[in-house]
Amino acid sequence: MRTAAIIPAAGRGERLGPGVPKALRELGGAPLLVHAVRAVDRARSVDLVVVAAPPDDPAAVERLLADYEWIGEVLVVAGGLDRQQSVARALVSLPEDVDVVLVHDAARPLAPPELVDAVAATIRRGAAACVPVVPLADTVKVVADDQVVRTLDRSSLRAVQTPQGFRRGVLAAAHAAFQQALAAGGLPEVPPVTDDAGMVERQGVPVVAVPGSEEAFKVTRPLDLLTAEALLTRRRAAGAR
Ligand SMILES: Nc1ccn([C@@H]2O[C@H](COP(=O)(O)OP(=O)(O)OP(=O)(O)O)[C@@H](O)[C@H]2O)c(=O)n1
Ligand SMILES: C[C@](O)(CO)[C@H](O)COP(=O)(O)O
Repeated sequence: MRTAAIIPAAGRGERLGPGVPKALRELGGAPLLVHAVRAVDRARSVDLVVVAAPPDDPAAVERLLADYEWIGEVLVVAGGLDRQQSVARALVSLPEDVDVVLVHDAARPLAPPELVDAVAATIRRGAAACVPVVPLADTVKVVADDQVVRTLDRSSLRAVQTPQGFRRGVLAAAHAAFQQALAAGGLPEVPPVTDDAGMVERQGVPVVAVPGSEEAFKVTRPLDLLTAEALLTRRRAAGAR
C-alpha cells in the first residue's frame, strides 16, 4: 500500500493576525509548513507528501522547501479559496498507485510522527476513515444572543485533530459528492463541513476515532504560537532535531 500525506497550507491565518500566510509564519526559525512536512516525513508510513500552497505563488513554496535538504520529494500544488478546495486540488494530483491518504493541517506543526503512523495503520488495517480525537477540557454550553441555552454532556464530545486518514476512493468520492451538492444548490449550514471526515460522514461512511495528542494542537490564535515555541524549545532541549 502506498500512503500520501496531503498538507493543506493555503489559508491566510486571519485569527493569528496580520502577516504572511499562516503556513509561512516562523516557529523556532522555520515556517510552520516546514515543521508540518517534517512531522509527516518522519512518519514511517508516509511515502509521498503533497502541499497545497497559497494560490498566489506556489512556486515560492517550492523554492522554500528546496532550501531544506532533509526534505525529500514534495509535490506542490496551488491551493483553493477554502480548505476543502485546497485538499481537493491536492487529491487530484496524486499518482495512481496511492491508496491511503492522510490529510494534515500545516497549522498543526508539532504533531508527533507516531500519531501519523497510528492513523495510517488504522486505515491499512481496513478502516475506511480515521480521525485522532482528544477529550474536551472545558465545560461546553450552547449560547445564543449572549444567553446560555443549555449545557452539553461533554463525556461523549471530542475535539478532532489531524492527520485524518482515508482510503483514497472513500475520500475522493466524498469530495466529489460535496462538490455536486454545492453545485446543486448548497449544503445545510448545520453542521458546517470543516474537515475531511465531516464530508465522509455525510456519505454514511463509518469513521474510526483513535486517541489524538495534545502536541498536535492547531496554531490558530497568537497564544497558540507561543505555546508551540515553548514545546519546540523543550523538544530541542531534550535532543530533538
Ligand atoms: N483556503 C484554505 C484555507 C485553509 N487551508 C488550510 O487548512 C488548515 C486549517 O485551517 P485553519 O487553521 O482554519 O487556517 P486558516 O484558514 O489559515 O485560518 P483562519 O481561519 O484564521 O484564517 C491550515 O493548514 C490552512 O492553511 C487551506 O489549505 N486553504
Ligand atoms: C481540520 C481541522 O483541523 C480539524 O479540527 C479543523 O476543522 C480545521 O480548522 P478550521 O479552523 O475549522 O478551518
